[in-house]
Amino acid sequence: MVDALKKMGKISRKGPVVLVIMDGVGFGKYKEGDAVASSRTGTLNKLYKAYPWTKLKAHGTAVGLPSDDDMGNSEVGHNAMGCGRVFAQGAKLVNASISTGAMYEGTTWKKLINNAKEKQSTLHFIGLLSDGNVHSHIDNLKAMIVQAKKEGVSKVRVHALLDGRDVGELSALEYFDPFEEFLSGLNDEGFDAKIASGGGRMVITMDRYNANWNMVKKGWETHVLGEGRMFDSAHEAIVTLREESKAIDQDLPPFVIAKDGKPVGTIEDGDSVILFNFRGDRALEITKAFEAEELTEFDRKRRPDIEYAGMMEYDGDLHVPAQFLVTPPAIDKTLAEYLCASKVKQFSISETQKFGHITYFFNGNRSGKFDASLEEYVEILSDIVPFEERPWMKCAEIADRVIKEVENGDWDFIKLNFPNGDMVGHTGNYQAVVCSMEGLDLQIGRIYKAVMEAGGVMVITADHGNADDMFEHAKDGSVKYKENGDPQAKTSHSLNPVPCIICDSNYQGEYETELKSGLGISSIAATCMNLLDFESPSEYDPSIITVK
Ligand SMILES: O=C(O)[C@H](O)COP(=O)(O)O
Ligand SMILES: [Mn+2]
Ligand SMILES: [Mn+2]
Repeated sequence: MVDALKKMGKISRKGPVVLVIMDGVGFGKYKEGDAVASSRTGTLNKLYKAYPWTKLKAHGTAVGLPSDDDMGNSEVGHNAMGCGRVFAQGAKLVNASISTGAMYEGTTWKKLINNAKEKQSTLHFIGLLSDGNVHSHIDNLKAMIVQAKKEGVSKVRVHALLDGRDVGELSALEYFDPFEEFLSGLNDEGFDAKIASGGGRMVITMDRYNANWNMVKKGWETHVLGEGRMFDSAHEAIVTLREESKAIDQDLPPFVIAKDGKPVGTIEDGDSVILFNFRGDRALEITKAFEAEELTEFDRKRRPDIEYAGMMEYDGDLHVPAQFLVTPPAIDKTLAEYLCASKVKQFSISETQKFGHITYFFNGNRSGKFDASLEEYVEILSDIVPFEERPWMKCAEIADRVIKEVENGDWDFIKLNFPNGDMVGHTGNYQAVVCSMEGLDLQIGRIYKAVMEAGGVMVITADHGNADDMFEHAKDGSVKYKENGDPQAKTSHSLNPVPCIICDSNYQGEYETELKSGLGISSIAATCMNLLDFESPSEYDPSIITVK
């Protein structure tokens, strides 16, 4: 348990500090494709003129990723904002564990490998097949397969999800084709590795925050039971299903690879299974499907008796999964924990799609509260729809509730995540993103009014960019076009910086109006502490404000 924070005795506000996280809203680098800049955001424009603001780094090493070529993402972004400093993140830790060989010395790896060897059974890998480095990296998978062969495993089956969300929207074959070749190169009379099933990551297996368990059910049927449309190869499945459905990769229907009408890789008693995604939000449900004795969410029909391991521990509170390959970053001393120790009353809210971001990710990948008597978490249920069809999502409902809470005056610190910029940004639909940004801006205006009336402070920021970069650009900065002349949509996050605006209802000159520059989003935590009149702990990254 951390100590209570020290009071500064310098900043006193009647109302709460309200932290607004606009998920996926950054400052575009290119004019073309910047759906944030090209939206009518009357509120934000007004706030930029009236209040101090700065740009914060939200990608690469500033959020604990291996290099500055890595875009930011919600996990590392919320970890940084909620924990006040930067930890080496999953992408970096897994990479290191594999390249030093530490993973293969661990008990979990040895147990799964020995299980497959002793029982002459199959080693399965399930996960996202791309180099997005948000949930997984294909190089990790390849390295593990090579090692498994070296250690004497004879049969490997890969259940590969198409990405198209952290990488190009139609890039799957750039990963699948060379990967199939890679497997063929390894295969010999003693070793047999194949892709056994697959599908789009937004259709099967990778649901999060209990938004749509039907996705997990479909994933189970595809990977475990081998039920579904059958194809001779992943290449054939992808080409055919694309042609028929016109879907982009993340939405491609599921497929099962079969030979002579029989699936090549169902998951059976005695097998070993590794979920090779390192990020937790979209790994928890499929993990539960494998691990739970009783499952109420869907009928598994058959639950194989297997050795199951995740790439990482996905929930540090609940210790899920039971077995994992790499220990996650030891994120401690979070903002919420410090605020609880200091008796600060805190309210957190988002809709389902980002509910865990503002709670679980923000608290360093822990699902529980630090002090239930001081904290309330509210989830507004997300619609189960393609978000380009409802780009406003639940931003009005979130704002309604926040305004009510601000007016009631029960909380010292309120934090919320608006998913619009990100969830709609991932669809690649430019018009929908503009609509999402304009809807969001209206709601920020409503919250702003309530916070000013209550005499509070509103801090507006984001976890990484997305909506600010909606077109693919060539290295020389020019927009890439499709054959039909439309710009090529970019569905993934951007490498761009994000805003931090401090709207203070009652500024009395207690801090410099010029905000510090060159900082990253990890500085949000210390900033919120200062605005709540606390000194920030020495281990935290510096506050954006300089208190006089
Ligand atoms: O899981 C996802 O939707 C994407 O891979 C990353 O988006 P997020 O980091 O904003 O959740
Ligand atoms: Mn995000
Ligand atoms: Mn995203």
